[in-house]
Amino acid sequence: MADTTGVAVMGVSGRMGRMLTRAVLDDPRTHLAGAVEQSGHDWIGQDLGVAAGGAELGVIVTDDAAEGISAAEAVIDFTAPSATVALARVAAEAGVVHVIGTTGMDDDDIAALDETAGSGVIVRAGNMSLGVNLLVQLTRQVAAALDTSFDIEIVESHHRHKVDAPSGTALMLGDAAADGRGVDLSEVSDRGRDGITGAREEGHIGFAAIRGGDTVGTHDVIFAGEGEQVVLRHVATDRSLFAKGALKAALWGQGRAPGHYDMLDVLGLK
Ligand SMILES: NC(=O)C1=CN([C@@H]2O[C@H](COP(=O)(O)OP(=O)(O)OC[C@H]3O[C@@H](n4cnc5c(N)ncnc54)[C@H](OP(=O)(O)O)[C@@H]3O)[C@@H](O)[C@H]2O)C=CC1
Ligand SMILES: O=C(O)C1=N[C@H](C(=O)O)C[C@H](O)C1
Repeated sequence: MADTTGVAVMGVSGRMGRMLTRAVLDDPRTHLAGAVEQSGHDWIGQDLGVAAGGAELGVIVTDDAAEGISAAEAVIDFTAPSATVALARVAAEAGVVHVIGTTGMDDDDIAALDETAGSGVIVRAGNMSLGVNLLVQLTRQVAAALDTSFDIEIVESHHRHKVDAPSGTALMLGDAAADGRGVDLSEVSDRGRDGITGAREEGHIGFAAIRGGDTVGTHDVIFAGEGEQVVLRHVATDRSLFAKGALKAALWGQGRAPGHYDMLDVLGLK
């Protein structure tokens, strides 16, 4: 046990929380060192394995984040923005690597994480998969190569339960496209078109979100020109992909200097 890295899971009953628990248990380099859920959840105080309908795991679910990560070297957190910002401070104080998959964060949330990263190790990405992070780099390259006669549109599809739009991945791709063009996304972003919008403005980057069924996550970056289109696409077919990426980040973060890292750092794609 002592030779493996202790990983705690935040939001342990969630779609990703369950995937993460499985990934930690299945990986010979890690062991499950804590399980956290939000106050009032009926799993609190129960053994995680039993609460999830299986065999005992010897880890009790707690709503006290400091207690839940006290035996861990990393905590993986796919929850909600306010929970993630609060956990960042607790993890930095405890010297625990904080891997963040949570999306839907606003500028204030990111600024709070940047501040915390002065004293703790944070690895954060709106998508933990190798394929999407490669797509980010390809998007930057294509955007730099094509001029603004090619309209950039980002279309994402997710399951019916997703609460934020555009997805974290779509925003990563939008940032990369803007970066490739040497502009700031916030100045060229078109979100939520509805009604008489007027014609599309040259140089803008558009976003569209589809929600339905059990779609894991599909992202298209469309470069639409006159008479031709370039389309870059990533399709996620299994959510365990994100859990494996997060585990890679948790291991990569061990012994790193304090800072706010992303999956491009982890995957060596920068
Ligand atoms: N970066 C990536 O690669 C990926 C990111 N995501 C992102 O991860 C997040 C979670 O997604 P998903 O698992 O589908 O969502 P779920 O709603 O299934 O899970 C979220 C979990 O977090 C719990 N939670 C909420 N607040 C707190 C808190 N204060 N303390 C502890 N636990 C809390 C929820 O509890 P309760 O049920 O009681 O509300 C729930 O169990 C989303 O932001 C999603 O976009 C998802 C997949 C991949
Ligand atoms: O909520 C999800 O499910 C996903 N969220 C992430 C996002 O917002 O991009 C990553 C992935 O697409 C699945």
